[in-house]
Amino acid sequence: MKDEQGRVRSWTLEPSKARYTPPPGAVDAHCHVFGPAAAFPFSAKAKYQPQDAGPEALFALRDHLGLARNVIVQASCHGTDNGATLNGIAKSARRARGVAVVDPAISDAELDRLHQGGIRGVRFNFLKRLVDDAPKEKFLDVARRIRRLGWHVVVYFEADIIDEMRPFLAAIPVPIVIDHMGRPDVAQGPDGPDMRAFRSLLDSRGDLWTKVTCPDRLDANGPPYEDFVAAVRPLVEDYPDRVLWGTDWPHPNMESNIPNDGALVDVIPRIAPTPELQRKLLVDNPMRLYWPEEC
Ligand SMILES: O=C(O)/C=C(\CC(=O)C(=O)O)C(=O)O
Repeated sequence: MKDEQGRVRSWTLEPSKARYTPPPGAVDAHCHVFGPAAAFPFSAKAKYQPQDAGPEALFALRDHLGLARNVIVQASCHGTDNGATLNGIAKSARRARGVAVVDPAISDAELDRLHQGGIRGVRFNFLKRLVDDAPKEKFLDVARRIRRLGWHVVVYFEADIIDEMRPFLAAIPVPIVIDHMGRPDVAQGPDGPDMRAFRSLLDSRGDLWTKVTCPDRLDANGPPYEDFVAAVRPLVEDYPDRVLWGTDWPHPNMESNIPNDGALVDVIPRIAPTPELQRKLLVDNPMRLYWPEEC
């Protein structure tokens, strides 16, 4: 959905109410804000130009879906200027924290400023359609430098480069969160090659977590996302303490296949079928990573 300036809307303005009620304190651990661009312009290197999706809209969605908190992940369209993400956190009344994208040359003083602003991790994005380069040695240096802050790294890559990623991931000295399970082909099922490869990554270190997110991106058949549920539910059952969930709102680059956020919430009890699994996925796990002082 493009406006007259060619800026794209990739989210629905009328998400349904979910049938599923999340437990009190549930965290949307993967979402973004776009702008508002008048205050927080997009990067000159941005690969997409979205319409504004600011914190007010994010928090209205949070309340509509029965969620309590957000983890705002810096989107590539804002480059390494984390102003929009920090603005979202600042407006959240302590109900949001964030993950930044940083220039590897960032100073320690600037990292401290991000920590004060509620940032608790750094994202390394390896998707060629989103970023021009992903310098592994420089990323490793950043990972070493954020250790003193108690942060983790969030890594985004697709299933075809998982083997290339293994030595890099093994060298990271802080906890790791993999976005969207490294984007497996869920049509292969829970025991297909992509899920097997991803499980071997989870088994390679106990502090590697993942987000069981984005049925809309991963399941070509769309709602009710049967393939996604079949492939992901065993992962949630086998790694219950290392999984996170999020909406991925405002669904960057999904303009031709905009998901209904209420339907995404209704996937939760199908991948986490017991109240205990749901509490870990939505509350205990994200709180340990993002609000450890409250645990
Ligand atoms: O955020 C996501 O889940 C996915 C994205 C966008 C993104 O990561 C970014 O812009 O930084 C994608 O696959 O286009």
